[in-house]
Amino acid sequence: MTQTRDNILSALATVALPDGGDLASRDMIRALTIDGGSISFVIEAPSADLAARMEPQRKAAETVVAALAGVEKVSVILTAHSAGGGSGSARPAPSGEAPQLRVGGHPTPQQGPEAVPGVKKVIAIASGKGGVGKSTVTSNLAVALAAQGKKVGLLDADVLGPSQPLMMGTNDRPQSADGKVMEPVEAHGVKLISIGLFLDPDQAVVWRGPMLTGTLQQFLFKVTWGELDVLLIDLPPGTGDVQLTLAQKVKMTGALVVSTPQDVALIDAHKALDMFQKVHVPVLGLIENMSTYICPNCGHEDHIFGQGGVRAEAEKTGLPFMGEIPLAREVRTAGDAGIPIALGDGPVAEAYRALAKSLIDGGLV
Ligand SMILES: Nc1ncnc2c1ncn2[C@@H]1O[C@H](COP(=O)(O)OP(=O)(O)OP(=O)(O)O)[C@@H](O)[C@H]1O
Repeated sequence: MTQTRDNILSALATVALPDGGDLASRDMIRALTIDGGSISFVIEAPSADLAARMEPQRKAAETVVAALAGVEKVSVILTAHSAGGGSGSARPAPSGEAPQLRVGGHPTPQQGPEAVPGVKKVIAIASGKGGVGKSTVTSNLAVALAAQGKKVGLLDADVLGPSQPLMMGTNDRPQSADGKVMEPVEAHGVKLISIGLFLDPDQAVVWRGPMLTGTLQQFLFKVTWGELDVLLIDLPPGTGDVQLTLAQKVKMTGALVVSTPQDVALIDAHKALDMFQKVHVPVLGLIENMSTYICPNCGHEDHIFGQGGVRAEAEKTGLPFMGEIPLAREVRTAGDAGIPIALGDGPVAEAYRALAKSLIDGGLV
C-alpha cells in the first residue's frame, strides 16, 4: 500500500513541539515526497533557535511515519527558516541570503495541484539539458503569442539561474501595495515575474529546496496575474525539485520540451519526457531549437547539431512536433539586448510566429 500525503500529515500531527502545537498544525512540513514505500520530507522550523531543540521531534517524525503501512524508508531533514521580516517590499539581499519575497505570510500548505485564478492555460517550457535555448524559446514564444493578441504571463521558474529579466529587457522591481500580493512587471506586452528582478544582476542564488518551493508558490499564487490566456513557465533545465514542485502545486495544461537535434540533448530530452509522464503532466509537443543554420553571407544551409533529430524523436514517442527554430547569431544578440528576436522580421521571427499560431490553432493557448 502506498501512503497518501493526508495519512502522513495525520501521523505528523501526533508529534508535539516544545513550544506548543504539532508538526502538521504548525505548517513545518516541506517537500513531502512519496516514492512508493520511500518517504522524504523536510521539517522547517521557524527559527534556528527552535530547530536546535527539535532533534527529538525529527526522530519522532521518522518513527511515526515509518510505522505506517507500506513504508520502507523514511528520510527527514531538519532545517530552519531564514530570518527576515514579512514585508511585501522586495529588496536586494546580501550575497548568499535569500531575498525577502514573503508577501502575506508563509505560503499555506496545499492538498494538491491548484489552478491559478484568472489564468486559462499554464504551459511549462522544459528541457532535459541546459543551454539548449529553453529560456530563449520561452521569451520569444511569449512575445509572439502576445503579438497575436493573447494575454500572456511569463513566470521564470529557473530560480537558480534566472535569465528572463535580461532576455525581456527589464530590471523593474515588482511592487506590492498591500504586502499581500505583488504585481508582475510588464515587458513587450508580457507580464513577467522572476527572482532575477529581486537580485543584483551578478548575484548568484544558492537556496535550499524548501525556500525554492515557497518562492514558486508565491510566484504562482501571490502575484496579481489578472486575466491571462496563458502563463508560460520557464523551468530550470533537467528533472529536479522545481519540476516536481510545480507538478504538485499547479494544474498545468502541459509542457513543451525544447531540444537541439544533437544526440546527447535528445537523450536528456527523453529523460524530461519520462519525468513528465511520472508526474502526470501531459507533454504537448517537442520544439527543435538551433535547427538549420543559414549562412547570412552566402545563404548556405548547415546542420551544425545534426538534422531532424527532434522530429524523429517526436515520431518515435508519438508526441506532436511543434516546429523548428533556426540557429542564428541574432537570436543571441537580440536576447542579450532584451529585445526578443520574435519582435522583428526574418526567418527566426517567422518561425516563432508559426509556432505561436500552431499553439493557438491547436487550442493549446
Ligand atoms: N536559435 C538560436 N540561435 C542562436 N543562439 C541561440 C538560439 N537559441 C538560444 N541561443 C543562445 O544560446 C544560449 C543559451 O540559451 P538559453 O539561455 O535560452 O538556454 P537554456 O536552455 O535556457 O539554458 P539554461 O540551461 O541556462 O537554462 C544563449 O546565449 C542564447 O542566446
